[in-house]
Amino acid sequence: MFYFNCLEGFNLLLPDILGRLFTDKTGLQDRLRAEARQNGGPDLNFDAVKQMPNIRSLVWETLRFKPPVPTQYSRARKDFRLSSHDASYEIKKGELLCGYLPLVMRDPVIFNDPDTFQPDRFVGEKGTDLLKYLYWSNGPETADPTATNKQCMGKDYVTLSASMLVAYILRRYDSIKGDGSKITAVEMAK
Ligand code: HEM
Repeated sequence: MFYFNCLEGFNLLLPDILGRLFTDKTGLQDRLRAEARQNGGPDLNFDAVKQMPNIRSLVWETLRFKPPVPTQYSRARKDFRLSSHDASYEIKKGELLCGYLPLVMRDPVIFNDPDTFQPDRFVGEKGTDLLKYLYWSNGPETADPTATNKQCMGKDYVTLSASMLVAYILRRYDSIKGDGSKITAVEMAK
């Protein structure tokens, strides 16, 4: 599972992010390129991309829109009550539970216009507040993995590495055309 999610997770996530970036017709590439070149200083590293809120939001929105690992299973360790906005269930110890992230990540009570891809959804104070509902890693984006919560241990590396790749490409090229599977034209930065 460790190897599968690391490799396959990135295998699914990166083409999705790049596809969004390369096929966008709203000027997203130019906006993010300006951010990548103006923010973060000369060296690209995790601290530098933390100063690029729009690039980070693109990565988070891609994870929300299509979580690379959509289904998770677990057995209840104790009896407990599981509640949603409008229902509540008694869960017994030992019962098998399945979480289906694409449903959770399109919850209209939480996410405005959930079926629309909004690359700047997680920007600003309101956007950052939404991160507590972003569950691509088997737990909220705002929580840390522990020995008992089964949350993805690579979660911060995943979003920061993906942001770094996007920033690197945008610093290097003035224009990129293509889709998630191939690049058809590039213009080097002058
Ligand atoms: C896009 C890439 C990735 C995605 C989408 C992803 C997603 C996930 C998900 C959903 C789980 C929970 C699985 C379950 O309980 O059924 C998980 C667990 C885990 N992930 Fe990731 N992951 C990714 C990359 C990584 C990387 C790069 C690492 C390590 C550097 C990593 C390390 C782990 C470990 C160790 C667990 C098991 C945690 C536990 O059971 O206690 N993952 N990942």
